[in-house]
Amino acid sequence: MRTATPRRYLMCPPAHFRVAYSINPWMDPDKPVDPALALFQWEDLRDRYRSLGHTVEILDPVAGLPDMVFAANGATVVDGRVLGARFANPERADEAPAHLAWFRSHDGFVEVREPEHVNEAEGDFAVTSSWMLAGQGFRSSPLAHDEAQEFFGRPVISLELTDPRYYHLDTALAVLDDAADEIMYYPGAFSPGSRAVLARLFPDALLATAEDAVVFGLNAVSDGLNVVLPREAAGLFDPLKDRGYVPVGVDLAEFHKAGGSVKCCTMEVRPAPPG
Ligand SMILES: CN(C)C(=N)NCCC[C@H](N)C(=O)O
Repeated sequence: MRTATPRRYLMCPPAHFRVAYSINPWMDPDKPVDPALALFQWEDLRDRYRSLGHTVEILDPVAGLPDMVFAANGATVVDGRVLGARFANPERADEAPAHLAWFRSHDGFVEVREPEHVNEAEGDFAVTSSWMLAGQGFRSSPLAHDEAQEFFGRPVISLELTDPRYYHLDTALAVLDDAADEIMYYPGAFSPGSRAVLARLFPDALLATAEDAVVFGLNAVSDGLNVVLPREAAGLFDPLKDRGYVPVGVDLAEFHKAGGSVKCCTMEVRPAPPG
């Protein structure tokens, strides 16, 4: 029997969202975003979370930072400990201080740390109860994996991404049940060694097809029961239901033009353990 756990999410409205530059293969500045449609899709995602009983807090968008809507890249929060981001590309660098300022102006965090090494936060860090899974190859530095292990005191499993379309871990892997260490992933995005590591640690993982990966099906957010994912990833719906999850399809097509989807728009703020 699956159960949902209420979550705390941080999201950033797409007030300044557009494809102004190209830092991943999905981005083509000649294919413009429809701002009104993007806002409609983003508000629908926010409202879905709220209707599922989750808390959504809002980070103020900053003019000149068109990718800031992808809030999951701004910090990693585990056990109330906040590790900020350091972006690989200069176009996104100024998002990092905006996130740190938000955490420093809110109570309840054990420590808020500016990182030494390049890490794009939940873009490359996925959290289960036993592990932090960490992507490298395109954005986050392997040195950031050591930094995260030291900061969070959790074992970090380093995974190598090899396909530029899946430049962040969360475009190729999603945590379905963090408490039970259940994940889904697309094996084709990983090096042979990393595929072997995933198969060893997660022998029962749901494996996605190339068709579902390429429509951002792995860029999903789960509360342990409800799995919010792009509606185009239709091939994942039945396998998720067979495992007792409730797939919740949403339309974030405007954000796909920038190489992001559900998870990218959603940072999870994981609280300090009680006591
Ligand atoms: C999982 N997350 C957070 C993401 N994959 N984020 C999308 C970032 C998109 C942006 N244009 C970029 O290339 O950085």
